[in-house]
Amino acid sequence: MAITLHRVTSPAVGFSELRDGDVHRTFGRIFTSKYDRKIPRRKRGSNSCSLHADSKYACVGIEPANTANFPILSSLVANPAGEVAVKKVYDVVLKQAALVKRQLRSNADVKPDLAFPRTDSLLKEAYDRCREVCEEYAKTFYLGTLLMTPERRRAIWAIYVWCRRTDELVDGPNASHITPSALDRWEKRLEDLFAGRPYDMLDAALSDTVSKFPVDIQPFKDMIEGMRMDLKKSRYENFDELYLYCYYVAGTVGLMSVPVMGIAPESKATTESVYNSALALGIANQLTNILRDVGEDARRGRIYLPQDELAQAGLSEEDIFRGKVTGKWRNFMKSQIKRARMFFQEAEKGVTELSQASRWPVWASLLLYRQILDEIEANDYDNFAKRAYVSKAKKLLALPVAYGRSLISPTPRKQSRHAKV
Ligand SMILES: CC(C)=CCC/C(C)=C/CC/C(C)=C/CC/C(C)=C/[C@@H]1[C@@H](COP(=O)(O)OP(=O)(O)O)[C@]1(C)CC/C=C(\C)CC/C=C(\C)CCC=C(C)C
Ligand SMILES: [Mn+2]
Repeated sequence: MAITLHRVTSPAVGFSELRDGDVHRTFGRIFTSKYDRKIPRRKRGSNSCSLHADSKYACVGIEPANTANFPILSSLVANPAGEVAVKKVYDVVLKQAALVKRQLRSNADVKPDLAFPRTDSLLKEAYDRCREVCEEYAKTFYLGTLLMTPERRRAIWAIYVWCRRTDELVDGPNASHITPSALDRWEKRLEDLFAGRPYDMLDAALSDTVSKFPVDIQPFKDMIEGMRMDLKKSRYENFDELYLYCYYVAGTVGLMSVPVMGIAPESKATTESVYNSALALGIANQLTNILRDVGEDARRGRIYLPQDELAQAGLSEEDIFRGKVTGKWRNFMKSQIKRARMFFQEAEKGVTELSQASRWPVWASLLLYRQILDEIEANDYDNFAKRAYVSKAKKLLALPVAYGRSLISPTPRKQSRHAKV
C-alpha cells in the first residue's frame, strides 16, 4: 500500500478536527491532586514536542474462540455475559494471530521503505515526531525501544503515539468536551489511515507502519470502543465487565505491539499463546493502574472495581468515597492484587518467546508496573490518599534485572519450522 503525503493548507491538525474549537491543542495534562506524580510537562514552548504536528499533511475466517487454550480466562468465565466478553476478545486474538500467520505464509517480511525520496523524507520526519513524543512521555520505554531494529522501533513509536492520543481524548484536559460523535470521527480517521489516507504526520507514521507489519485494525477500533465505554460508564457490575474494559483500553496494546515486536524464530510457542500473554500483560497493567488510582478515580465519581466483589467484601460505594482504610478494604485489596498478579504471571510466559531485541523493554515494563502492586501493599493499602509510586532507585534496579531476563531465549525447536513474526 503506497502512501502519498501532500502538504495541505488547512490549519486543522491533531484533535482539532474532531469538533471545531472544542478540543485541546496541547497534550499536557493538568494534575491537581496533591500526591499526583505527573507534573505539567516541561516547558511546552515551540521547542517542546507535541502530539500536534506543526506542519500539516493530509493524504491523498476466524476459528471459534476456544478458551480452553487460555487457562486464565476459562477460569474467569463465571456467567453467560462473561462468556460473550471472553469470546469477543478471543476472536480478536485469533484474528490477529491468523493475520500474522497468513503474512508468513505469503512470505512477506517487513516491506522496504517507499521508493519516492520525497515521501521518504516526509515519513522520516513523521517518525521523528513519534520518537520525540515517546522520548518525552515514556522515557524508560523509549530507551528500551532503542534496542530494537530501526524498523520495529519506529513502528512501536507510531503505535505508542496513536494510543496516547486516543487516551488523551477521554483522559486529557479537554476530555469534558469529547462526545461519542468525536470518537466516531476519530475512528473514521483511523479507517482512513489504515487505507493509506492519513490525516496528519503522526497518523502518516502509523499508516506506514500498518502497511509494513501484519497489524489488524480491530484492536485499534476496540481501544476507541474502550474510550466510548469510559464516556458512558462509571461503574462495573462484576469482573467480566471490568475485564472487557481492560481489554479495550490496554489488552489491545499488547495485540497491536506483538506483530511489530516479533516472535523469536526458535520459539516453540503457538502464535495464539504469545498473543494471549500479550493480552494478559495489558490487562495486568490496567488492573494495576486501576488499583493505584482508586482515590483519584473516586474523586472523579468513578469506581473501576467489581461492584459484586465489593458487596461480598462488605463494602459500599460510600466506603470508597469516604476513603477509609479498614480491615474489609485491606482484604478486598489483597484479592484484587492477587488477581492482577495472576495476569502478570500469565504474561511472563510469553515474554521469552518474543524476538530477542523486544524482550528487554517488555520485561522492563512488566517488572516496573508490577512493582506498583508491591508499593500499594507497602502503603498498607491506602490507595485513597497515597499514590503508589516506584522510586527512581527501584526503577533503575529493575532495568538490569529485565536485561538479564531478556537474555533467556526460548527453548529451541527440535526441527526448524517457519519463522514467526
Ligand atoms: C514495550 C512496551 C511496553 C510496548 C507498548 C508500547 C505501547 C504501544 C504503549 C501504549 C500505551 C498507551 C499510551 C495506551 C493508552 C491507554 C492507556 C493509557 C493504558 C494504560 C497504560 C499505562 O499508562 P499510564 O501509567 O501512563 O496511565 P495513565 O493514563 O496515566 O493512567 C496502561 C495501564 C496499559 C498499557 C498497556 C501496555 C503497556 C501493554 C503492553 C503489552 C505488550 C507490549 C505485549 C508484550 C508481549 C508479551 C508476549 C507479554
Ligand atoms: Mn489513562
